[in-house]
Amino acid sequence: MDGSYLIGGQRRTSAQTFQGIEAATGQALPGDFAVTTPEDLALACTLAEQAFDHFRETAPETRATFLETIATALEKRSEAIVARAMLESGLPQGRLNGELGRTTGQLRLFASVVREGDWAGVVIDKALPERAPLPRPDLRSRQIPVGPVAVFGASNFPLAFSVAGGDTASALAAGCPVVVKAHPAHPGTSLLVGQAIAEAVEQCSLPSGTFSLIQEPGYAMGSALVAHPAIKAVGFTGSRSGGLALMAVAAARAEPIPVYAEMSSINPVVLLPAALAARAPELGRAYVASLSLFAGQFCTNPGILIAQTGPDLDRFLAAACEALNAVPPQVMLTPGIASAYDRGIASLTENEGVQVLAAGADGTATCGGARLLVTDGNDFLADPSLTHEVFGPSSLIVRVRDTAQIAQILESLQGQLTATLHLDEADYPLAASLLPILERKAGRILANGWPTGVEVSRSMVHGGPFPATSDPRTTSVGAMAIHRFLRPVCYQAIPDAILPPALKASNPQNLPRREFD
Ligand SMILES: NC(=O)C1=CN([C@@H]2O[C@H](COP(=O)(O)OP(=O)(O)OC[C@H]3O[C@@H](n4cnc5c(N)ncnc54)[C@H](OP(=O)(O)O)[C@@H]3O)[C@@H](O)[C@H]2O)C=CC1
Ligand SMILES: O=C(O)CCC(=O)C(=O)O
Repeated sequence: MDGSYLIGGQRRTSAQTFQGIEAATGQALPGDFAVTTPEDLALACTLAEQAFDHFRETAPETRATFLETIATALEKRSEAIVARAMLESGLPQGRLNGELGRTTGQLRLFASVVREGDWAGVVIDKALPERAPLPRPDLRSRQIPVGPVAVFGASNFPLAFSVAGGDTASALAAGCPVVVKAHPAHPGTSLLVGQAIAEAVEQCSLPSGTFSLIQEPGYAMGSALVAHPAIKAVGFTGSRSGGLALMAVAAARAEPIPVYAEMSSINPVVLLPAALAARAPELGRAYVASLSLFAGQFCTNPGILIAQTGPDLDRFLAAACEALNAVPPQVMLTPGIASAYDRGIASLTENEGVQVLAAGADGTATCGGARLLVTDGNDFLADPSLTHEVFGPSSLIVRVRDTAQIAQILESLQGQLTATLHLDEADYPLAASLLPILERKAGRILANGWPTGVEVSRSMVHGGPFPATSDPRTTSVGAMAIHRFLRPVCYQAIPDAILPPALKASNPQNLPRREFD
């Protein structure tokens, strides 16, 4: 495999190289990947800055076609991309085929969003020259892109949250050039995907700096990317420590910039009494299916489940334990993530307030063994360490003494991506009393479902208060993600002849507008 990185569409190499690692064996895969040099990183940022003014004023139709061209270029390479991603991530073919479909679907969704034009947010206050005591000038505003964006690919979604994933799609849709820092867990997949984007840039005759891909197994290039003055915003999915480190770099710049980091979440699931009584065994099996899906490597993994002690919970636990005992060890994304999972489980099992309820077969250096743990409401409330995310196929059940303690537990939690209630009609009054707490805590509230598997749609919110994300006002999945890479500008009394097309009286781009007399 050609181990170059991509700077403004050009393949570049350097003297220093690294190799991809096969997730299943922990062994190096054939092929050397060049580590991006500081000079090439700076060139990528400069080219992105130079591309910005042209790219941001491309007509919506041009950007929509560009996003669709990327999707087609990915489909053309789908076999190679999926084959390489299987080796590098250990994820199975069916999952990666689905993830590729989600990635191309996401690009096409943003193409529709760009064509529809609501994102441009055009608002016009017409001039009121006769107004007394003071006339009002013509005022018109629109959203413009923030500038070049740095995107950090995530290890756990090597396609949908990586080089051509949601952050890249939404930034390009907004009109921001993108420099991606590839995740070193899948350098070959990243390069194949990057080549598809670079091909689309060329096919659509866009400036070469519209997209670059840098590679490095380490922190230096990622930090330098965030620190580069040309970069105006950052998209990140990964660990809390990584997100916090990049937020610190962004805040220390001469010009601080926003970092949209999706980090840790334990996604509480609450079983309300009537639902638990009605279908305890089914819920137990579905819970284990969700927590162990693809080795539990989802930021939406149901990390804690809260339910009231009693015979119904016992029936739930019996079914959940039976299901969990049968979960085989699964290959994890990297040996580092497998050992972090082991450490997380060790710290829980050493905790006096926690017992292991069920265990699949033990893991290995590359595989995670499933675990189900249990604690009581009082122990949970007394020990904040029990709220830490353990990334992998495990979950902690919190047995509460009464329904009042459910509210207490939920109040004690930090920000979450999701919160789930399992409920029947008899549970509605209790559920309604919990809803305001969940709204304060989470970006998405579910009833009678499981949080893993996010729909990419218009209304989706994949976000939430810290530490789920660094900025609760936005989403990293779905059409609304475009807004994180836009900012408003108001034009006061600017002559029509020099207004941008989006604001001209003739509305040549046919954008939706809100006009006020
Ligand atoms: N909540 C979620 O969605 C996810 C959480 N995780 C958690 O993260 C752990 C590690 O997984 P991983 O995917 O490697 O996530 P990381 O956060 O460690 O890495 C993500 C990316 O950020 C870079 N990075 C991390 N820390 C820094 C830093 N201090 N300065 C500059 N760049 C940095 C990494 O660089 P490089 O790797 O090149 O060193 C990588 O490119 C998992 O065990 C899990 O706990 C992981 C995936 C998703
Ligand atoms: O559950 C999903 O589909 C998305 C999860 C996610 O965003 C993540 O694990 O990083």
